[in-house]
Amino acid sequence: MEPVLKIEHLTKVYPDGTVALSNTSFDVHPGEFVVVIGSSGAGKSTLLRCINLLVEPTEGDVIFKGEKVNQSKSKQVKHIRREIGMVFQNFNLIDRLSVLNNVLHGRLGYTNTIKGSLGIFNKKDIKEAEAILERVGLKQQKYKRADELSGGQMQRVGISRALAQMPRLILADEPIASLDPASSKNIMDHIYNICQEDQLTAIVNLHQVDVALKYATRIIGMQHGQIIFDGHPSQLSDKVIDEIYDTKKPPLVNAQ
Ligand SMILES: Nc1ncnc2c1ncn2[C@@H]1O[C@H](COP(=O)(O)OP(=O)(O)OP(=O)(O)O)[C@@H](O)[C@H]1O
Repeated sequence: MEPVLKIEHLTKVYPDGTVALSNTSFDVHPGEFVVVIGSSGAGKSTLLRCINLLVEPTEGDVIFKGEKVNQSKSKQVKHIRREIGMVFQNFNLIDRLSVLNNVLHGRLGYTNTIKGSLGIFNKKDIKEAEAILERVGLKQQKYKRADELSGGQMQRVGISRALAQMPRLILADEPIASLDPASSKNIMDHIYNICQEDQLTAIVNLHQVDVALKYATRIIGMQHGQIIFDGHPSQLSDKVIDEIYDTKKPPLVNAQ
């Protein structure tokens, strides 16, 4: 099967000289649930941000469905980006907008720019957004302002907005870092189950090794901008964990 995503010799050097990613290469195949682990500053966020061009790589290529994302013209970038849904640690919702309108923002890549900026969406988009909210158990909250929700509910809106894009690939950057253990489990269950049901591919950055082991079909371990482990969760030995975190005590949360 052709990879859905190819990362080739990706390097990111920030303007201050920080080398966040160094000559990183790997392929992701359809249906994989890849969890990227590594200590703070390892380059996990930079990697995801390079994939959807929130950050411009210094060298190397990101190839999504056979197209070089980083060398595409702006119109193609819009088309590529709408198939890559992003879930953020701090949710990135628009507080003053309703839950439904936040989800509809996921349709902007498919909407005429003027209508989108005025918040005018067609009936089909609204029905689709409502169906997604029902899936994550938020249909009753659709007219609430986003800032009236709990953290776990906000993240379910973040997931719904990503799904409204009709993505092929979900990128989640520490989606549970701001949540309590019960909400964390709920959010990881939603992301994992939706990816299974819709046959989506996912790359999820996590700090918690036990959560990674529970959900991942493949784990990538990063250190200092480089991949130092790439394999099945069963291959992630204590020794490898020590190497990735440069410690004998990896961070844990309770993820029954
Ligand atoms: N805009 C920026 N300018 C300069 N350096 C940056 C910038 N963003 C990130 N960095 C640096 O790049 C390196 C990798 O950061 P990144 O956020 O990708 O790591 P991370 O593994 O996601 O860390 P965390 O788990 O803390 O989010 C770090 O040294 C960080 O300080």
